[in-house]
Amino acid sequence: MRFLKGHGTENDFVLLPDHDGALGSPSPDLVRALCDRHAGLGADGVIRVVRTTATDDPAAVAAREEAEWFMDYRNSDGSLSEMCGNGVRVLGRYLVTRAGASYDEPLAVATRGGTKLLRFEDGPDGPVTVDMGAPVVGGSTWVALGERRWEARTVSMGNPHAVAFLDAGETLDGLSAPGLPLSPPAYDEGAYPQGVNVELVVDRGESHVALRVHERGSGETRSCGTGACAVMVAAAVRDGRAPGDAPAYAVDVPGGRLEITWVRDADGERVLMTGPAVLVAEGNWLATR
Ligand SMILES: N[C@@H](CCC[C@H](N)C(=O)O)C(=O)O
Repeated sequence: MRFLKGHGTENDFVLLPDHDGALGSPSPDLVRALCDRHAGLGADGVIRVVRTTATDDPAAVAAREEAEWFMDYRNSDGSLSEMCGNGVRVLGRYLVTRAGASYDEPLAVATRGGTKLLRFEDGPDGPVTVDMGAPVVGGSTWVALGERRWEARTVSMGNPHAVAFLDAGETLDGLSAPGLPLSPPAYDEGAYPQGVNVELVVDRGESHVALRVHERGSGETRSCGTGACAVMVAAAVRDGRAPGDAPAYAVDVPGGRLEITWVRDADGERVLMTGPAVLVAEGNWLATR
């Protein structure tokens, strides 16, 4: 089975090219084996790249008129998610550099969270801007790590996020023992029966924030594109800004930086995220699972 490995701000993925659907949906066992960092390739998630006409996933079927390609995304524990903001840039990089898609016009990619438009800023190898669509800003909730509990803001980017701003004096490094990942945060399970991605945020300056993220289905990762968008929106709301009058925010993640804007124009309200996408390897998966 052919695979590629890539990352966006070090949120890493195994890509399975399955253009005509011959491979079919990877089983949860196969996804866990591919993502295993000791016995497999190691990744935060798996992306099957399939034409919308070659899968019966309802989201792909519904998008056939507007998108040739579907991002079939799974977390490293084998669970499905609606959207992956870093993953869709990496998938776009694959399509324009390895699968003949055009990079001089917007590229539509269908996801379970709606069709996303990708723009390639400086040719096929430059930064990628994704139109992430309109966020849904929800109410107040809470998240906790051990004894520490924060108020948080619910934001949906197609997938669910709970965004908490740390208090003055608290640091991202202080959230775990040195060198260790975040423990799974507690959250309101009644509010998020399917689980939630949790972002913990500090300010770095004017329109500049930094985060650590604990992803549903993958644990702590080095970046989360939808999470960075949710954080930007929550920060803009906190800062008294509305779509269309918010500046671009720099969102630092452990694996790099994403630039995010919340715009409102003739095409409506939406979040634009710009960041890198890198393919690092290609090969054949030999294990039987
Ligand atoms: N890392 C992704 C988000 C992947 C899905 C998430 N874990 C979920 O279950 O919703 C991103 O870059 O957005």
